[in-house]
Amino acid sequence: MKQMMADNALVRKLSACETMGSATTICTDKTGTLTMNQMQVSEFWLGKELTEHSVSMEIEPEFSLLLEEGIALNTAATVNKPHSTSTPAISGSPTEKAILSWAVLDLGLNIYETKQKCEIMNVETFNSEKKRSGVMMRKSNEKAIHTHWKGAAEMILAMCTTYYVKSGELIDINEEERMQFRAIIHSMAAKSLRCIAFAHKKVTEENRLISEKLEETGFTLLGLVGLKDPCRPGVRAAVESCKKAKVSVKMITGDNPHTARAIAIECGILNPQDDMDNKAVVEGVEFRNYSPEERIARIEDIRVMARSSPFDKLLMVQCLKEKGHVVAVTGDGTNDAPALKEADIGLSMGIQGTEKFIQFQLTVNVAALVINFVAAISSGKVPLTAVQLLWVNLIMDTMGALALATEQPTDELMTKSPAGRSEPLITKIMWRNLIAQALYQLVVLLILQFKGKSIFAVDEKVNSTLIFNTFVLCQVFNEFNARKLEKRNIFKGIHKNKLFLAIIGITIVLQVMMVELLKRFASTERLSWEQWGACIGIAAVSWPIGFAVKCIPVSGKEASKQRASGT
Ligand SMILES: Nc1ncnc2c1ncn2[C@@H]1O[C@H](COP(=O)(O)OP(=O)(O)OP(=O)(O)O)[C@@H](O)[C@H]1O
Ligand SMILES: [Ca+2]
Repeated sequence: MKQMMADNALVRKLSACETMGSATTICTDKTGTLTMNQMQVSEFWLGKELTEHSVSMEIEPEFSLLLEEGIALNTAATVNKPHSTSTPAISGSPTEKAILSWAVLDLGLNIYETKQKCEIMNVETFNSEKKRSGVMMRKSNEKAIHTHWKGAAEMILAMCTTYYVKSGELIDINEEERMQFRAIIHSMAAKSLRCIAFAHKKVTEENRLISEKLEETGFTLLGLVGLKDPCRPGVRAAVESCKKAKVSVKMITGDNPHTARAIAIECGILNPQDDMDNKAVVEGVEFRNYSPEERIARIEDIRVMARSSPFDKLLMVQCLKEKGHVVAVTGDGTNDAPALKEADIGLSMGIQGTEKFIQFQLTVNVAALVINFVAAISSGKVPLTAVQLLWVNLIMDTMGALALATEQPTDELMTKSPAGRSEPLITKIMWRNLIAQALYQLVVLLILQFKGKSIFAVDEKVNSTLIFNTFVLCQVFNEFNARKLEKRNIFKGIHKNKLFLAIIGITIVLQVMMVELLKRFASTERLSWEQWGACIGIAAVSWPIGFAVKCIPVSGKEASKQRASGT
């Protein structure tokens, strides 16, 4: 659990952990999952001209002011600069943070001053549907109304009819120029940059739209920025191991198709020769407008969906599920929320723990139940009292779960194919291990129950304690067995799992206390050194049994196909 928390994994439904090992498709978003989410402005275009840094000097002052207003007012991020000398602390979404810090540091923008001169009349906050944010405002010294938009470059471009050049000249965008701007956006995107455009429009009070809504046509393009967000190190390898495990990885992103493709190539989701007219890359709108049959037919080939809305992501997941895939979705939880909810698995984390826990649990419970049942019908007395059973359940449930679930995932995990939806919860391997251990414990307990008094020459009460103690110690030893479902070396990597060792230690200490100190409460008798030795000896036999039983092959070499488990 600690590990899960450290990984920031939120488990909404525990069954999701179980399903995780059986995922056949992973739909991942781009920003923050595949990339570092540390964006930085790396290109700035004024008109059709790529500008150098320290550009602010050369821009015509009035145009420069518009740019500053567009950036300063139209953002949800904030700049905190307590002292004029300190470097500003900027908070907000990574995209906005990048734009603001670039504006403050490179353009020399003074956010606070700029904001003070304007009165904001209306805002449209950024959402993933429209992929833009806008603001409508009035300056304190004039009557005109200004509207600023910033957002996905090609979408903002479509709203523009003119553009500014550095000298402050206003130029009409004709068809040819529009193509050139598209080419600029394309070239930035091909370098895996996220492209954001800024646009502005000024209307006089009389000409303004009657409604309070922000204008959407006839804008002037102020500039384009390209934001670099490097891939996380290790993503390529992770995608590779998913491929090896026959889990297909799809990227669903809100970003531009060219940016998406470039990042997908960097991560190994796409091959460099997969180009735009390949079936591997689609845009959200395209996918949305397919007929259901078409969607089903094409979904396997699609590896990147770009410019997708939250609804497109959802549609993708539904479609995959319809085809029988077990779908895992990773996302930042806001625009991905509908898809996350629909997915079989909402958020990924280390695949481990549950099965071993199930096997362990069943062994304990089967043995405990049967011994009590058999004893009750044969002699009318139950060897394990209610308190003892409760204790067994307590340590086994909570501590066993904790200890086993915190095992590190093994690398071999990823070499296995996913199990899919139909694979049973308890695999043949688990049955094999489980039956062997439960049988052994049963035989021992039954012998103790019926012959214990004569073997050890003790009375009824001491014999019950022996049974209880042996039973608990069997579980302690078996907890080691359950660490590995297939591997014979159950101690591998054990020194790294401090929590496991600590829990084993605590269990043993508590058990000693139960037997030696809490005799009234637990209805136990104190045991001699020899009796303790006998209990431990009997319990320790579950190790060689565990070892031996793993040599029994499970039918049809299905073992390699077993669901992902920490073998
Ligand atoms: N704060 C913002 N203001 C204006 N436009 C933005 C802002 N943030 C992102 N955009 C634009 O919207 C697009 C991203 O939209 P969306 O939020 O749907 O995707 P995302 O979740 O960021 O993408 P991913 O799937 O990669 O995580 C970007 O490509 C960019 O053009
Ligand atoms: Ca996202």
